[in-house]
Amino acid sequence: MKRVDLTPKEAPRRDVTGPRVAVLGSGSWGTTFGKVLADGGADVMMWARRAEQAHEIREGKRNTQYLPGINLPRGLSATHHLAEALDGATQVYIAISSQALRQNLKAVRPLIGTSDVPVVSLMKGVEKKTGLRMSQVLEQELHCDPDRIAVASGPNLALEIARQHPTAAVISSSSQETAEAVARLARNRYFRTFVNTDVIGTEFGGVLKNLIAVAIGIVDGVGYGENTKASIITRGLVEMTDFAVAQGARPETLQGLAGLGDLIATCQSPLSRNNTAGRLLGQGYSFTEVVKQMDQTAEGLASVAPVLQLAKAAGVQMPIVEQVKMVLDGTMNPRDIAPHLTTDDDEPTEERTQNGSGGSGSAFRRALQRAFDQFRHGGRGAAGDRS
Ligand SMILES: NC(=O)c1ccc[n+]([C@@H]2O[C@H](COP(=O)([O-])OP(=O)(O)OC[C@H]3O[C@@H](n4cnc5c(N)ncnc54)[C@H](O)[C@@H]3O)[C@@H](O)[C@H]2O)c1
Ligand SMILES: O=P(O)(O)OC[C@H](O)CO
Repeated sequence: MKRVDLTPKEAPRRDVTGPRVAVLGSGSWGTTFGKVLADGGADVMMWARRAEQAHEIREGKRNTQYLPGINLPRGLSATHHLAEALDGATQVYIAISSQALRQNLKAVRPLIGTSDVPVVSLMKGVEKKTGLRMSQVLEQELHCDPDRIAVASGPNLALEIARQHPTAAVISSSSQETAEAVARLARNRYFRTFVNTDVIGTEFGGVLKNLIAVAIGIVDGVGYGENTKASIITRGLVEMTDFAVAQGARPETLQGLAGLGDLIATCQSPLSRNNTAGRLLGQGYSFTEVVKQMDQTAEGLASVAPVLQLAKAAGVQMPIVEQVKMVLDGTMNPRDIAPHLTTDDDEPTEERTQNGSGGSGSAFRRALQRAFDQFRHGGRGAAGDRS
């Protein structure tokens, strides 16, 4: 990437010899991921929106607002100048709230131009006004080949990773080469990355588990116990799989780290912001009050409506996510949340645990149709993801 002259410059870090990478966004996940990369040997330059935050990371090796008690490595520095962050970067990672991505990319685009460096989304939301996944927003705004884009996902609660608890994640790109190049840098002794080429499944896994985690939080807030939560997690995974497969994902991706793995972590942990937001709703706070109380990003709150719109268009039923929306809208008492919507005249229904096994399997039929279409079009799906 083109080098730019900027002042003031920080002193060269002579002891860091690894490849230069940029991480845009210095919240809890951006900073943690920067630490992961630096601990793996990379020379990391973070971009922070606020000058004082960049200063604290650069000079104090701390980010007290987002990662209290965590010492950041020497190989990680920060600036609040976007051009300086991107200067010389061989890979670019982005971790800002999903609804702010598009507007920020407008400033990024002229700085990275036509370079072919991989751009990696660390985000787990969909854009509210378009329903697009973050990799799709990247593709649109950076006008770049999807093979250059990767996404990272998995059971990745930032604070645990910042504390160096052993963790696994998936790096996904339509290009195996890009996924591997990113996975090689984004790993260290406590953070292990696997790769796949199912971008749709990997991204939607991260988006959808947030919605189920809000439901679990509601259950916790109301005071229901483990049976309710286990029922919602299990049925939630079926909903996630139905939805993702209907959008073009491979069902097995939802059984992996980016699906089931992340669902377990997010639903179990009080560290999860989505879980926390749900708990407040379950305790009787309104949506507006919850938003006021949250000082970090809970992506699930903004993703509910666009996900339900996509589900409706694809003919997929998502009863748990529907109930989350009703609680958010204030049209359902949190105490009425249940593993599925029931009515008095409901007939007993077969338990369908795998996408396409049992039931009418409309999502499965669409997946087969897509596989057939991909075969006819030489292995590439309509959205450009290779399976
Ligand atoms: N924290 C985690 O454990 C975790 C783990 C995996 C993925 N993620 C995902 O990473 C993304 C970022 O989450 P986070 O945890 O870092 O959130 P956070 O709330 O800790 O930080 C959000 C970051 O986005 C920036 N931001 C917000 N609005 C902005 C705007 N308009 N312009 C520029 N920057 C803006 C903030 O300054 C901050 O740096 C989310 O999509 C989240 O789902 C988070
Ligand atoms: O804190 P949450 O709810 O955004 O979840 C964080 C991560 O996505 C967990 O993998």
